[in-house]
Amino acid sequence: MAAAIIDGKAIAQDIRTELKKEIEKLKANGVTPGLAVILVGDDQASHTYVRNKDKACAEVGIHSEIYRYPADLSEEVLLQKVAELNEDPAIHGILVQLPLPAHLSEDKVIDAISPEKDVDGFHPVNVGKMAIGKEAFYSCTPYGIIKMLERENISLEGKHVVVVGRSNIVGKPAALLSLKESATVTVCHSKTKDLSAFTRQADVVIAAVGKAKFLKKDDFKPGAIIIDVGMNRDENGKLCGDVDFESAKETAAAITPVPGGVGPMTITMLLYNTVQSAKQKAQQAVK
Ligand SMILES: Nc1nc(=O)c2c([nH]1)NC[C@@H]1CN(c3ccc(C(=O)N[C@@H](CCC(=O)O)C(=O)O)cc3)C=[N+]21
Repeated sequence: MAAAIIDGKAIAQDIRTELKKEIEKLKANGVTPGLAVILVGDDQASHTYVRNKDKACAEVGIHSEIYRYPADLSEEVLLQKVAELNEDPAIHGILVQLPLPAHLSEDKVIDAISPEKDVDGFHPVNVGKMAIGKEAFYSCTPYGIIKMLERENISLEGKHVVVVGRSNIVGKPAALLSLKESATVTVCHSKTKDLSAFTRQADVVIAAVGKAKFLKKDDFKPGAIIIDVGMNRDENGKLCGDVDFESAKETAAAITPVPGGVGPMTITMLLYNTVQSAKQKAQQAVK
């Protein structure tokens, strides 16, 4: 049987509609959620992503500020900007678009963001809280996957989730959040031997490899749920995921497309985290 195609774009839109209502309430109480985005250099894809984030903010009523800097920006000026935004009461979320030019330390910059405004969920304090199952800002892509499955009524409890990829922003947090949902979790990566022996056992595969159409139909168990985090270009320059969608959809139970799957959820969770941050701020003001 052909797979159900999980419509991430529609789920993302539903959540954005809910957020818009919440934001109206916050505004009526005198709080406008604010997001600051810092973009260094002229990477085309980064500029496109940042524009999309800006548009999404406007759509739901989040105040957004974008700071664009040339590629030769000094670390000192960047850290100074972060410090300023940490203190800015109109800003509830700070995002420094990655990757940064090589001369800037991503670790240093992420460490400089106040954990209370780290809506990307990249700061070690937020990662640590997530690892011990506490509330925190969770990395937007894996959190978006969890929310998407929740909306599709797919429970991870007792399921074998195989995560392919171990990056700090997708693979690792996807594994931790799956564990928090009571899945049995396996993490595979570039040094894994006989990868498909693992993916073929999976009830759910989360593919975050970064290689176009890397996983194919035979790498999955029939009836598996396939979550494709990839953002690649195929041989014709067309956007595609890490999974060969056309073949895999023949035997999967459910699969996310690229585009229109995980990507729109990522931006939605950024909006969501920003609203949570503003709500926390509003509550603190009442106390
Ligand atoms: N500090 C930081 N935080 C990030 O969250 C972050 C980042 N840096 N650097 C780059 C990656 C990439 N990323 C995407 C978000 C949405 C789509 C997305 O919406 N994709 C659409 C397609 C967009 C298109 O057509 O190009 C989709 O899948 O349907 C893609 C990629 C966030 N990132």
